[in-house]
Amino acid sequence: MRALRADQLEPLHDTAGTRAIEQALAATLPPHTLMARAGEAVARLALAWRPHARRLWVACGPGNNGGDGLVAARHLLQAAPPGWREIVVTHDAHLERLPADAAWALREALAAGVTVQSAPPDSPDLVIDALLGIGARALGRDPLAARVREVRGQRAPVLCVDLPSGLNADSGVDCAGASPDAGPRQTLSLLTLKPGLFTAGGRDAAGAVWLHDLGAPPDGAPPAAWWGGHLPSQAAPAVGPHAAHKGSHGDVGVLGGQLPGATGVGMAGAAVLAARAALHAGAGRVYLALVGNGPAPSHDPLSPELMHRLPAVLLGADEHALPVLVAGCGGGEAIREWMPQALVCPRLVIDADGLNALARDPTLQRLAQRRAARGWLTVLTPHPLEAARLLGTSTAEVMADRLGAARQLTERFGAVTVLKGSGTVVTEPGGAPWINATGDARLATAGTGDVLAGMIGAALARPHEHGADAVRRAVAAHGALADHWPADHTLTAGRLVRAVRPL
Ligand SMILES: NC(=O)C1=CN([C@@H]2O[C@H](COP(=O)(O)OP(=O)(O)OC[C@H]3O[C@@H](n4cnc5c(N)ncnc54)[C@H](O)[C@@H]3O)[C@@H](O)[C@H]2O)[C@@H](O)CC1
Repeated sequence: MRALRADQLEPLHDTAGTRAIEQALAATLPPHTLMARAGEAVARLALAWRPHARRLWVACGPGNNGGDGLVAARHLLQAAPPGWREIVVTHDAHLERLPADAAWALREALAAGVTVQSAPPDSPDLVIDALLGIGARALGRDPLAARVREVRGQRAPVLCVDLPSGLNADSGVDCAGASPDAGPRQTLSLLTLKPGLFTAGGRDAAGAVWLHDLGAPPDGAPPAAWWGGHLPSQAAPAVGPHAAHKGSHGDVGVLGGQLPGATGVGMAGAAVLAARAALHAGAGRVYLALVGNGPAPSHDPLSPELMHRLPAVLLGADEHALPVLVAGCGGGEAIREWMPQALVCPRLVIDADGLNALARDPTLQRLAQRRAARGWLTVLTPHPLEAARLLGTSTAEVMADRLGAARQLTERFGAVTVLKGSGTVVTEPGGAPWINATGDARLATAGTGDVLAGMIGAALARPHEHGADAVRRAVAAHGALADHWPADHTLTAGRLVRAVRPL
């Protein structure tokens, strides 16, 4: 059993893959072995987390997740002198319909002196959520659904068995919804790690995640997705050869912002943030072109090393064309006219207004779709609404299947997709999705996406860099900035960009 670490890459298995691993493993073992191991591990983690808890509520459901809870209840009862610990077990189940493993767990628990009660205790010190695991369907209005919501709203610490009840293991859609008053959470994922723990509602519902593989071989089935890893090393980055020059670190162009011009709406800051982020992340030379009408600034006083260009000059196609372009951090409608030229850049990151232009214009979409066949790399960085526009669907549908939505965008455009949000998903052609392990709600503020786009640009500009790996590294490093943010400082995009380190 181990706690997960964001810097370690972990395979994720969806419900179908987990069930296949479970069946193959169970066939090699005496009956009930997996449940015995699972319940014992739950009890061990509960005692390690809350050793002094005296009043425990073990909330068991109708399936094998409930069976795990019953085994845990037996171990918890046996782990203390008689009377020292109060274990209240509730069991919301039709006993005649219990699966075989759960029926065995109930018999063993009753034989050991566990009693099943109809109501939970007042003010428990610890709750064990064993109501629903990977067999959960959408919650209705039945008594079990009410029980799930009761557990999920607890102020007491809750240890979730395998999954928080009501959380979809594959998508992270959380039927029960996180309660603002809820106390601390930990989840012991059994056999495999499930994608739903790490994206959409999963991170809020699950809290810290642990894994017990129940003895399954690590390569039991191909993973449905990956989580974590890809963080830049904490060590100072190598300086590179003495003979390096500014061109050795890669050039990045940033096209976007918007000069106020006739509309009176300026968004120059978005492109400036992206350009500064690219500089701080290690790009050698960063060129910035603001679109729209109006007098263009000649330089950025806070980053005088940024080189301002007119869009036509930046995108002027010749043999020295820019190797990496970040397009769409701001730009409004005005970016649209420049997108055909942007779409011939060999490594192109399309963000925000660039994505909106793409969503509205079938001609641009065709140009984007042809890029992969020419060996050019495209990176799309939508938030869920931008992804919905590109897919012609709704934000709710994107959120109902974030991995699937990112995969669809990748298939449609032959692009690496970065679907932002809690548990950012990165998909690439031919590879399993990856879910980022870093970042928190502090990043939900204006301009942080521009910083990310600039960091991705800098990562892609490094020579010999595999495109999708560079993207994942930038995404992980961006989230890690928030993870290490000083508690007494508000995270703003301007401060974030100053904290960006070489990738
Ligand atoms: N069989 C085994 O030996 C093992 C089982 N394990 C545990 O078993 C779990 C999977 O067990 P199950 O397949 O029985 O699934 P669950 O225990 O997650 O739930 C299935 C039961 O819940 C009911 N149900 C689901 N959603 C409902 C809803 N919204 N409203 C009302 N009733 C609902 C179903 O009708 C069924 O009775 C795993 O998550 C894990 O905790 C693991 O410990 C691995 C070993």
